[in-house]
Amino acid sequence: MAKPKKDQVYADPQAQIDSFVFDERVADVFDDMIRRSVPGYAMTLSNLGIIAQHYAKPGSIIYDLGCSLGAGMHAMGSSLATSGVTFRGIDNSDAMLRRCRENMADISQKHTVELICQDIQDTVIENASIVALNFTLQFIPKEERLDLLTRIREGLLPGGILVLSEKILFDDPQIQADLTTLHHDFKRANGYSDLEIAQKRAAIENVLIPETIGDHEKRLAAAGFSRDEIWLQCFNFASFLAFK
Ligand SMILES: Nc1ncnc2c1ncn2[C@@H]1O[C@H](C[S@+](CC[C@H]([NH3+])C(=O)[O-])CC(=O)[O-])[C@@H](O)[C@H]1O
Ligand SMILES: O=C(O)C(=O)Cc1ccccc1
Repeated sequence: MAKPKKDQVYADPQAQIDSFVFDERVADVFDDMIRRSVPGYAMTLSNLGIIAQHYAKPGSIIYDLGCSLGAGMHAMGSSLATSGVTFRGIDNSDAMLRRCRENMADISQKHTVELICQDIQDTVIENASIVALNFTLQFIPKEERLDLLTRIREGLLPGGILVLSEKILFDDPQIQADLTTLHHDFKRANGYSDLEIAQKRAAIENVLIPETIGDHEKRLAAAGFSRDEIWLQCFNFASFLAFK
């Protein structure tokens, strides 16, 4: 990966705060932004490699829906010694995908890598052993989430899995308040100022729509997944494994 640049997108006190978008400015610093903003992100990535080793099937496709800079595919591709799988990364931000192509150059020597700029709601899911949907369902309108998960379940091979990582909400208002505070403490410990934290919070409001663990589990069952379990949680971020 190219050397990550420091995220200062929300550091300007004079800036007008518009709704968050995955534009050139965000794509340029995204690796730094997500690592300093999402508790457990590095651990999600490193364990994706372990998960890929277990569930990848020769001749199948591994999808990364909302692949951004390709960090998830890169972690999986580096962990898979043998070729024979195709990585298909989807993102609707051209700024992200151009950088993703560069980041995946080494993995492309070993595996087939296809990168497609499209809305993941239009992606045909087929012959899939693994679908990664990491921190991206939260940007899809709530009423369209079930349809996407259903199509993912249908496109998975028998024994296939979905890795779903999301920011989460809590039913209990006190727990919600406390874990939000801890998330902001995490950001502060990673060098973000109170201004940056407040401006980012305003920008993602109504753009990133989190739900509770219960909401996710109900929807995964409604989409036809036979079982699911949280395999990683850190403050208000969790990752589910859902089995076809
Ligand atoms: N409808 C959509 N269709 C396609 N792409 C979309 C859509 N909506 C948003 N995106 C894309 O989904 C990605 C979400 S980031 C994923 C991190 C990555 N998975 C990682 O593990 O590093 C998470 C975050 O920023 O919190 C961005 O690249 C968007 O362009
Ligand atoms: O920064 C936050 O508060 C988040 O919820 C995570 C995030 C990470 C990267 C882009 C948008 C949101």
